[in-house]
Amino acid sequence: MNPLFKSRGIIVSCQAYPGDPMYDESSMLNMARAAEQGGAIGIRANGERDIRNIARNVSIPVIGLIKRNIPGSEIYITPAWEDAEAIIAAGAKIVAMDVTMREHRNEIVRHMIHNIHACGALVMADVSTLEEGIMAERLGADYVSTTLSGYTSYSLQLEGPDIALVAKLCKRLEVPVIAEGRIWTPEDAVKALEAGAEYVVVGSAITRPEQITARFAQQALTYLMQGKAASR
Ligand SMILES: CC(=O)N[C@H](C=O)[C@@H](O)[C@H](O)[C@H](O)COP(=O)(O)O
Repeated sequence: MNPLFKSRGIIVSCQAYPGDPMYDESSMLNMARAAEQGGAIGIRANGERDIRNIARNVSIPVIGLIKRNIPGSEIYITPAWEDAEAIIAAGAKIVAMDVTMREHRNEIVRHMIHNIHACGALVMADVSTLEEGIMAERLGADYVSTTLSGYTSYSLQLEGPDIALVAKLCKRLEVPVIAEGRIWTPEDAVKALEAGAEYVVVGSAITRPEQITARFAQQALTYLMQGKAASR
């Protein structure tokens, strides 16, 4: 087990974007504080401002990423070394980065991982398939996460979490596997742990109230429409 985290368990992804109601100085910090109070063993955060605020104010490890679009590239999670450098300077102990095979970036990724390690930080590789997980481990990643399953054109497009990918990665890899993406319920999280995940990242289900509300509203609307149809 990796000594950074105190045990296996839940990591809460606290992310909001410009334009979101929760995108201000304090909302994601308060989300992270609440997550720690609730028993999370780590936080995943996006952007220098939130990483810095959270790393200074919680005592559990922070996984940092910078989402940024580079013209002509599909890679948007920590695409370059300068992003990783900023993440580490902001206080993250782990850098999350895209390690998919969408573009021929092995040398860039190898170089980024080398430099991140040289700074004393660790790497969480966000992948979408088993092959990418194997490659990420070969390139030196310290953790492999299913974050991007369903978000590359060639990966499985599931409505729920990709538990089968978690199981396959756990069978093949030495490094800890993290389940991430569309974990909506505590039962989903337990399934991921049963499949062998060391850690489970939960994002939207905890920290995106607009999405949580939309799910309630949608289900209520469906029910009400069915009710109307039945009573006609
Ligand atoms: C695909 C992508 O860009 N995922 C991002 C990665 O940092 C976040 O937008 C997700 O919220 C995070 O992965 C947690 O997933 P979920 O919100 O489904 O629990």
